[in-house]
Order: sequence, then structure tokens, then C-alpha cells
Amino acid sequence: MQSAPSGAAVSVREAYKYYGSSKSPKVILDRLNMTVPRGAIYGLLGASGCGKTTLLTCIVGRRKLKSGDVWILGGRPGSVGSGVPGPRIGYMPQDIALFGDFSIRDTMFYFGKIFGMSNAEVEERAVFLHRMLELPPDDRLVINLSGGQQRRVSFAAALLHDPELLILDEPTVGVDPVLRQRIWDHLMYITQTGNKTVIITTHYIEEARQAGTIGLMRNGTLLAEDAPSELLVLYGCRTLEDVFLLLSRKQGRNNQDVVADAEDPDETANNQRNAIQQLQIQHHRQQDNIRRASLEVVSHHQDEQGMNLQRNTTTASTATLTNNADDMHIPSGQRRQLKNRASIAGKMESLLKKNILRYWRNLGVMLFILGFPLLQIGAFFLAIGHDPRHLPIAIVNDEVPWYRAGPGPSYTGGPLFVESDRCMGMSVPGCNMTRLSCRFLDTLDPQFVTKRFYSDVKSAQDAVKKGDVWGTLHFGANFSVGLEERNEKGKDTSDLALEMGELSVWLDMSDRQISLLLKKQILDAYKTFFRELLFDCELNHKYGEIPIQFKPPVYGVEYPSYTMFMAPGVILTIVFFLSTGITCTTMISEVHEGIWDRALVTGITAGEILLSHVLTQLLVLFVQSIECLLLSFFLFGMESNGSILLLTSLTVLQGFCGMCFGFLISIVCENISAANYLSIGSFYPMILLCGIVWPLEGMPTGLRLFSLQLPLTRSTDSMRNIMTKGWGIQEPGVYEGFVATIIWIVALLALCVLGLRIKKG
Ligand SMILES: Nc1ncnc2c1ncn2[C@@H]1O[C@H](COP(=O)(O)OP(=O)(O)OP(=O)(O)O)[C@@H](O)[C@H]1O
Repeated sequence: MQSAPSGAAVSVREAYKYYGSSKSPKVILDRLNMTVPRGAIYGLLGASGCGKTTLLTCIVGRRKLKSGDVWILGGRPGSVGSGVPGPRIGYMPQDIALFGDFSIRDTMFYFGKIFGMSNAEVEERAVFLHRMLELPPDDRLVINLSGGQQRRVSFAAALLHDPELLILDEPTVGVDPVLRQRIWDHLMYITQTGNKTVIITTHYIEEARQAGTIGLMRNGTLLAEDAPSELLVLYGCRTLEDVFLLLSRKQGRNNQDVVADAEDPDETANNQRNAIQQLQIQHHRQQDNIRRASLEVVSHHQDEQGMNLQRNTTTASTATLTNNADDMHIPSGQRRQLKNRASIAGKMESLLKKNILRYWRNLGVMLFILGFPLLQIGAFFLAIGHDPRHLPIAIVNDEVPWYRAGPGPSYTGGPLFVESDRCMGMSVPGCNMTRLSCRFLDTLDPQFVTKRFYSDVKSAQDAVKKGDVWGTLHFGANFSVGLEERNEKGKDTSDLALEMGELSVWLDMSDRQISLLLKKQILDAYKTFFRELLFDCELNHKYGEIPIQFKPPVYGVEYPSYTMFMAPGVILTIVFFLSTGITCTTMISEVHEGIWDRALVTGITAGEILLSHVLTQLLVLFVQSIECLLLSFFLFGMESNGSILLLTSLTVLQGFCGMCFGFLISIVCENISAANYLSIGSFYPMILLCGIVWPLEGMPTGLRLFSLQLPLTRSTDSMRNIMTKGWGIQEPGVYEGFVATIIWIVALLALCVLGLRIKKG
């Protein structure tokens, strides 16, 4: 292994990098060598897609070479003590890589705090950069700036901590020529003392003339690397563009001796003379620029210090000005301190502030985070589990004289029912065995069923078939007679009497819930009716009931509601999947916007970024869990016989598990659409398989065993046990939910680490 070359700020040796598989690699860097001298501006030029960004990201340690070496500031990127990534470099990626919801001021403080700068230092540098780069007002949000303005803010963020090495990926795109020149002036100014180095990529080849060294990149290698003046003279070209074209053609022809291959020796000599003249002119212009830049910087500095020196009265020599101007930048001794001051606390402060502001400043996100759980819980409790009301059923009662109401005797068509109850006022109280059908009908709950009276079974059945009513109840003409005989004679009742005393029911069973509820309602009504009749006849009411007695329930209530069966699973699912969605969306957008990469180059570790997200998400989770539980208990009357603390802990733990699932999704999926497919795709199986809508006991054995391993199954059961049975954590039915969730959290985090390693590899 080679050692770090001395004198170079950056050295790249035999860099080889491809994308895609090793079988069909797309080679981007092909044994590339590059040397960036300390104190130089190095202009990296090349056509779009030639691999400049890839090379820069390998230099800052964000991508790994397949083979070859990179040294940066004397160490390898990422090696202990190299300071890279960290405050020694300032990286401006090609993407804007800033938080849209931050103001310009927030952006400066975000980066400043990461680098351990004090508030005063950030303020001072921000004022200077604001002026130099003509930034919009400090309180403007980044998202509302134009592309060029955003690029300038991004540039300012890279300059803020006055790093030793600036790596700038196309900082002048979308910037007007005057400002572009000012940027170059500033770069020339900061590098003139030899303390700072700049690597800059640009599409404007001619602006790169101002660089001390340029590298012309094509097809994964550097065609040439030298001072622009040397290149122009060496290849006898008027412009760098011509040099580039010439070298590209030669590379195409795979010619060994490019210089010797010049077309016409006279023309070459002529061009060389022109090039030298142009370079002399340019040299003078650069000196002027540096002087002007120095003057501006000093003037600004003096303004800041309240020295009231007028720019036009400044007569100090350029050397003096240059020295003074350098005061604007943090001196090297102080810079060493700055490096040391970049603390974990400062980084965490920046990251947490960023995460919270990201939510706080975004009304849509806030509404989603706080409003969506309420909406979901509200929708669930209002829509699910309540008994249907006013179900129409057809009554054909041959025991009561029928006459047609409404249409009159001449009526010939239409539905044969009347709105009024023909039994009204006809049921006889006490121990009286006449018109028992009416007495029975009176016990049907009017909230549950709406009675519609028909003259005959056929028309009632037609109404059922048309979907007008849910079923037909038919009382024969001798219903009461049959029932009386059955009561009196018991086992000696004749078959005819048994048949006469029967109520015939035809139900539309197409809707399971409604038909089962109707059946239950009719049976309950009969029980009530018969119990009251026996009571009135001074007989033991038990005589009329089936000989099974349900004692008070051991757990739960006599008629448990379906809402309460589903509620635990629904609450856990809401918290779990909200957490998954928020986490993976946030992570993927940060990666896509380049924010993650940029943060890593500042020296923040992936662990710190994850920790900041975990802490923020925990806060969100806690709020959402409390919201869901409060609403369920206080507004929708959910009851719990067990510890509320246990319920809250389990809910938060499930949300945490959902967050880990979100992390995994964001690692596995390249974009938000894929992440959405995966999270929605896992939502429905989870709902269906975790015993939330239907007991696991109804599943085939194999599927049940599988379901038991899913993250929401045991925790849903555990929550039910806490709520209905009042069990504590010592009960297996409760602690298993906690243990299973914790196992899932550990497994998901392990998969995240594995996924990250695979991706990095
Ligand atoms: N993650 C990736 N996977 C596959 N191919 C990639 C990836 N990143 C970049 N590339 C490809 O590698 C090539 C070099 O890309 P790179 O961004 O380094 O070029 P560039 O010189 O910076 O281009 P530009 O000047 O347009 O920014 C391009 O063809 C690009 O499509």
C-alpha cells in the first residue's frame, strides 16, 4: 500500500470505480490519477456524466473505490484522526442538499453548530457571506428561493466554517456572470496564502482558466492535469475548450504522443504565442481581482468592527490588505480549536432542531402527525361495531283480522303492507292466551327493527327478494291456540298444535352481521315474551327457557361489543403504521435530497443521524399514543380494567417497532414510491393476519402459527388481556406481547445494520 504523498492536499491513485454488477460493470473511474496541490484552486473539467461527482464523492468518503487509493489532507477519508469527514473540509454537493423548511439563517446555524461555532462566530460569518454572495434576506425559507439563490446558500454553508479544503461541485451553475466572477475572486483570495485548497467542478470551461491547476476528465481518466497556461502553451491552443477537444480526439484515436500529433507546426507555434499573450493579460486581471476582493473583504470587516474607514480612503498596500483580510477567516490556531469544538452535543442539537423544524414548519406534515390518528380513531369508533338500527322486517300475522289500509278496497296493485301496526292496542296483558302474536311483536325492539305488515306470505317474500325487508315473520291464524296447548299439555301436545304455535321466519342471510343479529333479536324477543307470560300466569319462568344458564362472565361483559374486540389492534396498527410511514418518508427524502450525505461529510455519523430521528420519532410517537388512548377512553368510552401505564407503554413500543420497520424500508427501497408499495403492501396482511378483525382460532393451524410470529399479533392480544381481564405484566398473556415486540425491534434493527452493510459494500 502506498503512503500519503507529501505536499498534495488531495491525491488519487489508480482509482477504479464502476456502477452495476461486476459482470457488466459501467466503469466510471478507470485507473484515474489526480493530484491537487495544497493552496491551489483545482478545476475539474469534463463533459456531463464523465464521473466528476463520483470522483468527488469518493474523495470525501461518501463512495468507495473498487480499487485504488485516495488521500485527503494527509490521511484516508474516514480514517481515524484524518479529520475527513469533518470540519477540515467544506463540501458543496451538486444537489442543493439543504432543508427547504429552514430559513437562510437556520441553515447557517445548523451547519455552524455542527462545526462547534459560537453564535457570534456564525453571525459574523453569515453577515460576510450574505454580503459577498448577495443572498436574499435571512428569514427567507430555502424552499422559496430560486435555484441560483439556493445554490448560493449551499455555497455559503460550505464556506461558513472556513475549512482547509473546499470541494465544490458546480457552485456557479445558475449564477449571473458578475457574481460568478466574485465567487472566483473569493476563491483566489482565500487560496493565495497557501493555507486553503479548492477543488471545483464547472461546466464553464473558460472560467476554469482562473484555477491554478485543471484536470480534464474524460472516459474515467484525466486527459491532462496542469496549470491552464501550461496546457494552452503545451498544446498550442487558444482556449481550454480547444485543448479539451484536441485531447478528446486524441484519446479517441488512442494516440500515445498527443503533442507530437499537432496538425500544423506553424499554427501550433502561433497559437502558443497567442496563448502566452492571453495568459499575461489574464494574470494581470487575476491580480486585480484578488486586490479588489481583498479590499472588499477588508472594508466589510472594518464596517463590522465599527472602524468607519471609508473604502475609497483605504490606501494600505495590497500586502497589508491581504494580511488584514485574512483576519476575516479563522486563523489556523483558532481553526484547530474549531475542529476540537465540534461536539456530539452540538451535532445533536443541530440534528434535533432540524428534525423538529421539519415537522413544525410544515403544516401538512403537522396535520398528518397530529390529526391523522384522531381521524382514524374517530372513524373507527363511530363506524365499527354498533348494532344496525331500524332494520325493516315483514310481518304476516294471520291471527289478527286484516284489512287493507291506505289504498282502499279498490286497490289492485303495489305493495300490500300498511304502515301501521295492526296489533296496535290489541295485545292482551296478563295471563291471557289470546292474540299472543301481538304480545310477542310488542317485545321486538323498535330501535332495532321496523315492522312492516303484509297481508300474505307471498307478498312479504317478494319484498324480501326485492331487498325491501330483511326477512319475513309469519304467525299462523291459530298461533295463540297452539302455544296455549303446548303450555298446558307439555309432552302430550299434538303435532298439529305444535305446528300451529310455531312462528315461521325467512331471513335474507346475505349479510352475515345483520342476519345473525336479527336471529338473536327474534330469539331474545321470544324469551322475553314467554318469560313475562309465564310470570303473569304465576308459573316459574325457567320452565319456558332452555336449561342452560349463563352466569355472570368471568371476564368482560355479558354482551361484548365488536368495537372493543377490535379497538386494541386498531390502536396499535394506527400507531405502528403511522410511525412506519413517517420514518421511511423522512429518511428517504433526506437521502434523496442529499441531506444525509452532506451531513455525513460534515463529520456527523450515521448513528448520530439515526439517534436524532429515533429521539424525534419517540416524541411524535408518545404524542400520538397519548392522543389515541385519550380519545378512545374519554370520548368513545373505551374501558380498561388494567394498568393505563402498561397500555401506553405497549402502544409506544409498537410505534417504536413501526419506526424500525420504517428504517428498514428506507434502506431497502430506493425511492418513496417503492417504500409506499412496501408499507401499504404489508399493512393489509398485518391487519388480516394479526387477529385484529377475527380471532386467530378461526385460522388454519399453519397460518395461525405464522400469524403468531407477526409483530402485531401478540401485542394486540396482550392489550386485550390488559383491558378486559385487567392482567398485569406478570401474566404470560401480557408480557409475551412486550417480549415479542422487543424481539421484533431487535430483529428489525439487526436487518437495518445488515442492509446498510450490504449497501455500503
Ligand atoms: N448510483 C449510480 N448508479 C448507477 N450509475 C450512476 C450512479 N451515479 C451516477 N451514475 C452514472 O455514472 C456516470 C457519472 O455520473 P456523475 O454524476 O459522476 O457525472 P458528472 O460528471 O458529475 O456529471 P454532471 O456534470 O452532469 O454532474 C453517469 O453516467 C451517471 O448516470
